[in-house]
Amino acid sequence: MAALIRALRSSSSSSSFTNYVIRRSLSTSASTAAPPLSSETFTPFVDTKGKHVQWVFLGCPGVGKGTFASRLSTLLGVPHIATGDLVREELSATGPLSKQLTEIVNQGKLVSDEIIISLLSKRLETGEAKGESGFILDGFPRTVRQAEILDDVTDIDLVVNLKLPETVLVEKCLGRRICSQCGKNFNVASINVKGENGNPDISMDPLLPPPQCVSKLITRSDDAEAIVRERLRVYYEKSQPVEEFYRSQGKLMEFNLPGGLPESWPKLLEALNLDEYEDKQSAAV
Ligand SMILES: Nc1ncnc2c1ncn2[C@@H]1O[C@H](COP(=O)(O)OP(=O)(O)O)[C@@H](O)[C@H]1O
Repeated sequence: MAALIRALRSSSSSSSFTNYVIRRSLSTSASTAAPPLSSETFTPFVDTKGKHVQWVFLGCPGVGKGTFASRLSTLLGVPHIATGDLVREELSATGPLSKQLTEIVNQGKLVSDEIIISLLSKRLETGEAKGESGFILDGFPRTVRQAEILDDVTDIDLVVNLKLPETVLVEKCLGRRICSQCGKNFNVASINVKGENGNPDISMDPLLPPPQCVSKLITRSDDAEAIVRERLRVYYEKSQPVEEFYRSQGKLMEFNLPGGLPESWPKLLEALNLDEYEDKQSAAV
């Protein structure tokens, strides 16, 4: 982990990314060929050298990256690192960086690679001090340049690309609520969208908060409709090419969400070959 942090830092320390210094030899694990995604050969949580998963979650705003990544991180015992959360923590501080970031986020634009990598390195450092190993990244990489930087400093085992139709994404963002105390995400939207072009209908029940959270719900300032649409546009322009980056490496697993959390979670576990693992974990508690 220390090597990954050093390499990430050196990648962002130069003002020009074209001459960043990446020392591959410092990376946390030796380079290996892209793992195939078949369930027979794909060992999902810890490899033979005891290395924990290093996964990335991709997907449009509102698709549920945070929800699924967070659940999997609990199941697999690795940290869920969401760069959007790191940015929001920075927004709630005071100072010039916070002001600059607020403006960018509220326009639905992306923060610079330098700032994101600096926030990510700091987060990895804090985690390392606590003995963390492995990760599930959510919201990073979001540009091909970020993906290249990450690729130069460590090996990603798997990239999960979550998908939902655009109408559902917008409704989900508008219905999203966060408990300002416990930080958990909820959704007040009741979604029923007819499937088009042979795709199945999608229904999602609201994910309502428990009574103790009800009076503490807040809406993200960038979940206003115009900003959501701009975030989607920016995703298609800047982040969708990242899907191709990983697809060409054979690391991308596409996952069309069949509905809300109760329908999607077991299907995702199955796709990840983790269903039996979850059964064993629940039996153990
Ligand atoms: N990897 C990143 N690169 C650039 N900007 C980022 C990155 N991750 C998060 N951000 C900024 O933080 C905001 C919120 O991120 P996130 O919570 O992941 O949003 P979303 O719901 O749009 O996926 C983004 O709109 C962007 O401004």
